This record gives sequence, C-alpha cells and structure tokens, in this order.
Amino acid sequence: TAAIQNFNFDHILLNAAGVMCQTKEELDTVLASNYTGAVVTKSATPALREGNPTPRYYEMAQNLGTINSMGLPNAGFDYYMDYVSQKQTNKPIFFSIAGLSKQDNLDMLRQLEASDFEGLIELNLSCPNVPGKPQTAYDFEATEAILTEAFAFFTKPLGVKLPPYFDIVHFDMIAAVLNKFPLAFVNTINSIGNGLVVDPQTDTVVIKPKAGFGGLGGTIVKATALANVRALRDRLRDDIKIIGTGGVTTGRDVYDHVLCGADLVEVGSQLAVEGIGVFERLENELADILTAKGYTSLDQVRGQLKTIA
Ligand SMILES: O=C1NC(=O)NC(C(=O)O)N1
Repeated sequence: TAAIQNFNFDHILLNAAGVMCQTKEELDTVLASNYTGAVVTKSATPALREGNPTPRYYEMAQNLGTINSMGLPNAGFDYYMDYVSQKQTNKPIFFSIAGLSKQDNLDMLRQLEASDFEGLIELNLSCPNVPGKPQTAYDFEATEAILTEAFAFFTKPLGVKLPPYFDIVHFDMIAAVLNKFPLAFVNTINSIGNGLVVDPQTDTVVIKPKAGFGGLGGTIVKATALANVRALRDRLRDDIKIIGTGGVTTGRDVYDHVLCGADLVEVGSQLAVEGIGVFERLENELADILTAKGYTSLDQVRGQLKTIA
C-alpha cells in the first residue's frame, strides 16, 4: 500500500519485536490501540520454540531497564503466516524472522515472497540470546552474504534489525554493507547483548540462561540507541528508513529518537513494564513537547539534532 511504500504511518509508535507480539491476542492488542501505527511480530523461527529456561527476564529497580535471555520463544513461522494471512487491518504489519542459520532465513523469506502477505519483513540479525549462536550483524561478511542471497529473489519491503555498534569504524562498515542493498528500513537497536545484572539480596544473577548473561533494554540503553540511530541516519541512503528502538520511556525519548533521524519509534521494555497504555502516554507527552516548541509536525524535528560549532 502507499503507506508502506513511502513509510507513511498515521502514528509513529509501535512495539519492539519480542514484546506483546508472541500470540494472536497480543498482536491484536497492539493493532487495536489508537496510538500505534503498526505492529511487529515476535521474531519467528521455522519451528515453534520454547526458548531458554526461566527465569529469563528481569526488570531492574527504579525502572533503570531490563535484562532478558528469552532465546527466541515463538509459535513458529506458520503461526505468524496464518495470523497475517487472516488479519483484516489497514495498519501495516512487520513480520519479524530470526532463523538459526542462513538457510532458515532464506527459506522463510522464500515463503514470504511467495505468499500474499502485503506488509513489511524484518530480518532480525541481532538476537544475542541463543547459546552458541553469534549476533550475525557483528559479522559484516555474513551480513553481506545473507542480504546478497535474499535480494536475489526477494521483492517485498525488507529491513534488518541490528545490534548496537560501539565503534565509529563499525558504523562505517555496516553502513557500507547495507548501502549496497535496496533495503526498505533499518531498525536499530536490538538489546545490548550479554549484560550481567546482580540481585542485591542474594548476590546471584537474575536470569538463569548463560550464567546470567542477557540482553539489556530500557532506560540504560537510551544513549547507545540514539547514537546508533544518528550514526546510521548520517551514513545510510536517504531512501532507507530508520526505525529507532531502545530506551524509550517518555515522550522526550521519542522526540530524541526523531531528532536523531528516526522515522518510526519502537517501545520494548517500557511496553512490557507499563502495558498497552504506554502508547497513549508517549504520544500525549510528545504532543506536549511539540506544542511547547511551536512545532506542528515531526517533519520539523526529524534529523535536526544540532552539534556544537
Ligand atoms: O532479538 C532478540 N533480542 C532480545 O533481546 N531477546 C530476544 C530473545 O531472546 O528471543 N531476541
């Protein structure tokens, strides 16, 4: 549809893959909100997955953030294909996939290409929580290889979910790879992989998988998220849209993501913590900021972050 072609959504907020999107009921809840512009599915693997042993998710005190090692629990590719095939909605759906191998990903992409699905596809190259599996997008050659093979046959709107980078040279390198392909969007960031959180009552890690190592989200990842949005906006072709994810708990955080160049903004940890009402609160807080600044459109804000001369 036109909305998808020019990435023009009624609302810029949606969930982050993994949060409130594993079941049809959760997906319907996000879609039904008057304050979301789209929904993204839990990253699907070919077969249903139980994921990692629990406890595998923890919310830190003072809403500092979250740590998770879910391990890609999901109902399986066919479940989400069934959902999108039957869903009557004019709100765009992002179908997220996270194969455990290049072949898995190519197989799911071939099925999506052959289907009547008219939404967007997010290739998650950044899950940090499958023991023994790397975050693919930290391997620039592997990333180029999967995208080369994918774009040999895939014609629907495709984007990638990236891990955070922490080295300017890595921003340059991943952008050089991504700029070779007709990507519809880039979604940055996924959780900051392999953090470690201690329970102060018990001197114990707070999640069971991987001896407590898990992906960080929420307040504590905001500065890294903004840096990755800004760095990729500065480096990627203008036609590649940016979805900003990470550290969004207030309307100001949404504003900051747009200031750094985000076209859409995803909410993960704060959606898990607060529930579906977070979207209305964020949109109202954002509107108040725009009004206070005399802006009538986010287009006046997007990418306008100033530097110090
Ligand atoms: O890509 C992912 N990012 C996360 O932080 N967690 C999930 C997961 O573990 O399934 N996947």
